[in-house]
Amino acid sequence: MERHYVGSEIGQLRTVMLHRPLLSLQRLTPSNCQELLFDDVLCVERAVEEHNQFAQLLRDQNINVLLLGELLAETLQNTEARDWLLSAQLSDYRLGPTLASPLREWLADLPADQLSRYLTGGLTWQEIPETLLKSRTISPMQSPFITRPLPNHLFTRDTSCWIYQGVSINPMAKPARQRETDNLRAIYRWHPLFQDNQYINYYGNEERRYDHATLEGGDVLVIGHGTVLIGLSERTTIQGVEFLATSLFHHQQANKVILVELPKHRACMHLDTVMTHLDIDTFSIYPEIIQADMPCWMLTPDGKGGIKHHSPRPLVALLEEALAVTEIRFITTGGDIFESEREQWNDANNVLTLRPGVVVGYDRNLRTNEKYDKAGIKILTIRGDELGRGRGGARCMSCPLERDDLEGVRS
Ligand SMILES: NC(=O)NCCC[C@H](N)C(=O)O
Repeated sequence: MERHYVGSEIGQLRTVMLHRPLLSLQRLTPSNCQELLFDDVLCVERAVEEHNQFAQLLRDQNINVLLLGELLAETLQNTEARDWLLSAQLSDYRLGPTLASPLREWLADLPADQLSRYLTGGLTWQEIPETLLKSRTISPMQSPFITRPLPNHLFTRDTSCWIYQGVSINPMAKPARQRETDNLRAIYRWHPLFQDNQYINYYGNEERRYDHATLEGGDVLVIGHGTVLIGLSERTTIQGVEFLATSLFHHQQANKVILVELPKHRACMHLDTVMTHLDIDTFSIYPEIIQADMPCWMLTPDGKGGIKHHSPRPLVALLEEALAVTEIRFITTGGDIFESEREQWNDANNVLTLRPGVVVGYDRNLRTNEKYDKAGIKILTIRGDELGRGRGGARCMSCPLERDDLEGVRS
């Protein structure tokens, strides 16, 4: 039986969820890409090739790769899941009852893989039968889309994140990503892979307005030994973190949450764009944003079902204590100030660790990759000239479902 458990950032990676994008990227244009959180349009064929190369590299390392689109199609075989998801994504309130109801009926009859494509890639007015439009006198065609594409499903890291024995299905901060959460809720509720499993759902699976209590997986680093490192970023708020921390403590899955305050801007939208864990005592950091002595907060259980906020202490001290190591090594982004700013923007810090000291990253980040190499970190490179335009690297594009803890990992 599959065991979904993520015990660390650096233990052997065993199962990971990726999303191979196609339709959503075909629909990215200069007029909509910024709103959809991409900095440019992509050469789709090359982006798909790059993604295939990434997935193949992981498979070659004996890592089990699950694809979100396939999981969603399998989930949609279940009528209850299909009805729930169609109501969530195409509600009467979104489209008006006259159109919404016949549209949902038409979609419900489609083959599951086609429906999965529309629910991730978006649905246009041109794709639906004309008879459906006749039911309504005025058609709301200001945009080509009935539902907009979700190109950021590519970054599976963010929408749901596994922390020890459970998962948080994240309420996303930006409107362009909020419908992703419904797709993930359906997968975790109805896909057979998650049915027989005992796993905890920490946060985000309720049908409510989460308001400011947003949280994204790129801000969550499961550094091990019951500690979670979380970035307070453009996307993850203290409100969201308080809910997650309370749940982690309640389920006895963590006993410490360390908080890193980040500037609220796009270049460092999540903690993992400026900091990742490479080996037991080694992190990559972008020094413009992360410094060893920066004061960080800590949350622990208060013994009464709530959380206790501690006074700030230097990041390095908190990490050394949490990881039980005498000295943390920080590998800073490579090159001069111009090169390092460019390489950070192109996700040099955002690498995916496969096992202690072995990471995957984009080949274009020459200066930083050289530094990893010199520091004894093995970097397996992939091309990412197209994928990187979405502003995410190998860590962002992967959601680990099964990874070893720090047991047996030595400094
Ligand atoms: N963990 C990450 O940093 N994910 C990258 C997300 C990029 C995406 N275009 C976004 O703006 O949400």
